[in-house]
Amino acid sequence: GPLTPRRAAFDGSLRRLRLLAWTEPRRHLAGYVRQVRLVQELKENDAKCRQAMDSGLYLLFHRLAPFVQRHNSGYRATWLPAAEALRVLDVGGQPPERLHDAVLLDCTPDLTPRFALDTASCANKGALEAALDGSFMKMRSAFFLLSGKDAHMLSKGQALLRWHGDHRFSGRSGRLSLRDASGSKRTCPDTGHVQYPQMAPVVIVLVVDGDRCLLARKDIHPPGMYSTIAGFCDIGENVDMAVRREVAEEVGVTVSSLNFVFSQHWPFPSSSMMLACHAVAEEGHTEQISVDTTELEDARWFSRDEVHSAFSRPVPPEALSGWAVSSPEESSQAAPGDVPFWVPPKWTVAHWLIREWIQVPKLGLMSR
Ligand SMILES: NC(=O)C1=CN([C@@H]2O[C@H](COP(=O)(O)OP(=O)(O)OC[C@H]3O[C@@H](n4cnc5c(N)ncnc54)[C@H](OP(=O)(O)O)[C@@H]3O)[C@@H](O)[C@H]2O)C=CC1
Ligand SMILES: [Mg+2]
Repeated sequence: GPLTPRRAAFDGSLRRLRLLAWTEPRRHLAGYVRQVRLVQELKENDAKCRQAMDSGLYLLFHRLAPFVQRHNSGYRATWLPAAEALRVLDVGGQPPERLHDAVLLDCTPDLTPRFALDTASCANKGALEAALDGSFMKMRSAFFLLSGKDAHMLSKGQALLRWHGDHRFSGRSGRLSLRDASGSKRTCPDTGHVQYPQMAPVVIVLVVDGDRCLLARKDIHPPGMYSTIAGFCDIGENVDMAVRREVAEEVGVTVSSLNFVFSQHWPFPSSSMMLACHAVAEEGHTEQISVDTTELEDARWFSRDEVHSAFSRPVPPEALSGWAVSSPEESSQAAPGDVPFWVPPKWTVAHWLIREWIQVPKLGLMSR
């Protein structure tokens, strides 16, 4: 039968989002309105946007790898003033006009516009790193080593820079399209057709059955890590339909009750909007999991106690580097049973879906 959407937990969702630090802390409304209106103006006014670039702050990338610096025991993303970004371009042998290749990200509470700039045109990456006293790190590694707020802005910057790199030509005429100053759209010079940066909607779902939940792993995951079921929405689907289809496709289970929990922008593989839900397995459909082995290596039910103890164990050290792999060949070859079960790291929406279920026992009792 059709799914019964449950009350969306908006208040809870905002609270969790703040915990996740994906969003800036809530500010005085008037200040926030000024901020978003300025960004809107810079998107619409090319001359004003270029002018803003001369006094803005910059996140640098090199071939989509974000620039990071060591900070305490970890790393942090660094916002460079425009003068410093110009110096880097100079070190890389590039003219100052290259600064205008940047894309607009947002503006700070004191109304300083912030941008992301890819220095790919500078061939000598090493010279840039030496001049800046830091390094350009693979996004997958950076994403798990930085603070949540930094990770979100890097994710946004990379997504926007990647989109421009992947959409240089008009789909209508095949001609090179022209970007606006802020990088918020591209226009075909022949047809006037406008393209905007896109995100792919992805559903991600923790399926529960009373006191146990269904988790799965892929062969590219680091050993021992089990995560929630996820999949791209098909065109024309709503969230309920996509959740129901993905769970049926990947593990052969049908779900009958759905609760949207929160969302997250996710930079891999390009730019996804993760729509995170809890769902309840339909009665009589919980015993035989039939795993789609083209997509998953394994899937199984975990008791609340098992999941609880996974949260209290430290993440295995190989785990974070494990997330940095890009192909099954690169990943560790350890058998799934060799490493104790653990859950995805805290910057993932999967982590928060599982944590939420552990912390809110009544979720396991949602009506079928
Ligand atoms: N933040 C988090 O906590 C988590 C995030 N995720 C993310 O969720 C996303 C989806 O999960 P995944 O299981 O891989 O998805 P799916 O179950 O939909 O399967 C992946 C397949 O979908 C196809 N595909 C790739 N891109 C698109 C697209 N834009 N639109 C439609 N189909 C596409 C590809 O097939 P083909 O190659 O045959 O074309 C790909 O192999 C991944 O990007 C993953 O990184 C997943 C788990 C946790
Ligand atoms: Mg999937």
